[in-house]
Amino acid sequence: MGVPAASAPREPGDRSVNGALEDAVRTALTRVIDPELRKPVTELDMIPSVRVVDSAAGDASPAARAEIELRLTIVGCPAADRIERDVREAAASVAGIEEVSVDVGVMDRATRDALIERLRGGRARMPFTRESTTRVLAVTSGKGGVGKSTITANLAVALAAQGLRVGLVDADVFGFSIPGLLGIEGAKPTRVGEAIMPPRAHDVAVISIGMFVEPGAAVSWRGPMLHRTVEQFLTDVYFGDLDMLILDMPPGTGDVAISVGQLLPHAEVLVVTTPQKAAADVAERSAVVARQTGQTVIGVVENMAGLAQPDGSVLELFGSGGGDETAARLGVPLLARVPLSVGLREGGDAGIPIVTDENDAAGAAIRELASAIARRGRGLAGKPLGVTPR
Ligand SMILES: Nc1ncnc2c1ncn2[C@@H]1O[C@H](COP(=O)(O)OP(=O)(O)OP(=O)(O)O)[C@@H](O)[C@H]1O
Repeated sequence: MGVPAASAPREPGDRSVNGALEDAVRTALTRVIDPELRKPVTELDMIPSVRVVDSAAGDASPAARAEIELRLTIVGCPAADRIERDVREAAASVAGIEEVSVDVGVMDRATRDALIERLRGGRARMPFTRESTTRVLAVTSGKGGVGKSTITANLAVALAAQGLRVGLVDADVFGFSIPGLLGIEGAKPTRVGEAIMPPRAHDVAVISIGMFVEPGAAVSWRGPMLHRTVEQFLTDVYFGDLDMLILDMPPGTGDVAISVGQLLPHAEVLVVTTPQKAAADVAERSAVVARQTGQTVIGVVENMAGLAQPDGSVLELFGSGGGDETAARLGVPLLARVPLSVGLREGGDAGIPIVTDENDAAGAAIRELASAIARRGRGLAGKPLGVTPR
């Protein structure tokens, strides 16, 4: 459809020109993406009306003003300013539109509920089923402090940097550290009706128990409560369409590991361990629990491996061989050896994942790990084989 040039003479009240401009504005608005729902505002029932009117009636060549109704999903939507600005800019970019006015309001409850229902696609409540196309990767370790959360956060960012749509669940309920590692400590999810919108960091959608408890508070829940929380993270958090959902598991073989095993028996599991051979025992145990629930252990990451010294020697602070030992016991490949790195630790403390730094050896190792995992594809993990037993 042709759009009149800005300079074309217009008759006051010329509906055909204004109608064409309205269509052009609507088309321009399809480029405005809601940062939380990750879809165009035009597909989210957020633009109930677009009108183009003559702003100066009676003038020989009146200016065209776009009057746009914008309905946000909730009161106090954190992305409100950004969405309004993007709507204004998109409308103003249409040739022939000289003024833009945006009437900002909030959609009514029925519209919002219908929207959430539609976004969920009428799917079963739990979207990450065996049949979904999202790969689920649980990162586990035998004991605490081996760098599991650091590896998980960096891995998620590396996969997102490779173009994958990534969600990250911090299921390490007692030692949640993912928000800090990704620089979003204090970020709160937004509630839209019954759905919870996860904050985003470094292009990863993140949910953590740390976002629901008061700063400094400890989580001292027992099994059923933990199970409900993990279940709620998987059902009520709106991640949108994901290529990969990554879970930072608590270390060891506790209640959460069992819950995740029950809820996501088709998940792939990555085991993080250190170079200490003595740690192979506990690392192996965490994988055994995963296997008991049907999950597939895809490999081992050895973290805190040798640190290259300026003189060319390698400082093996935690010994060597632990990764190979664990991988051999589990009969899976050692997918990465991530060296000790001051940058990795500093990046974690500062909330800036080192994985985006081209010069850090640990970052490079995690980028390669991400590529290996992405290349692996979903494989047959959890997919129905379509074989009918005779
Ligand atoms: N390769 C590494 N080089 C240097 N420091 C590291 C490395 N990996 C992790 N660290 C540091 O080790 C500490 C423990 O890491 P992290 O919190 O990721 O461990 P974790 O296994 O997730 O622990 P937990 O499960 O108990 O929460 C952090 O201070 C982190 O910065």
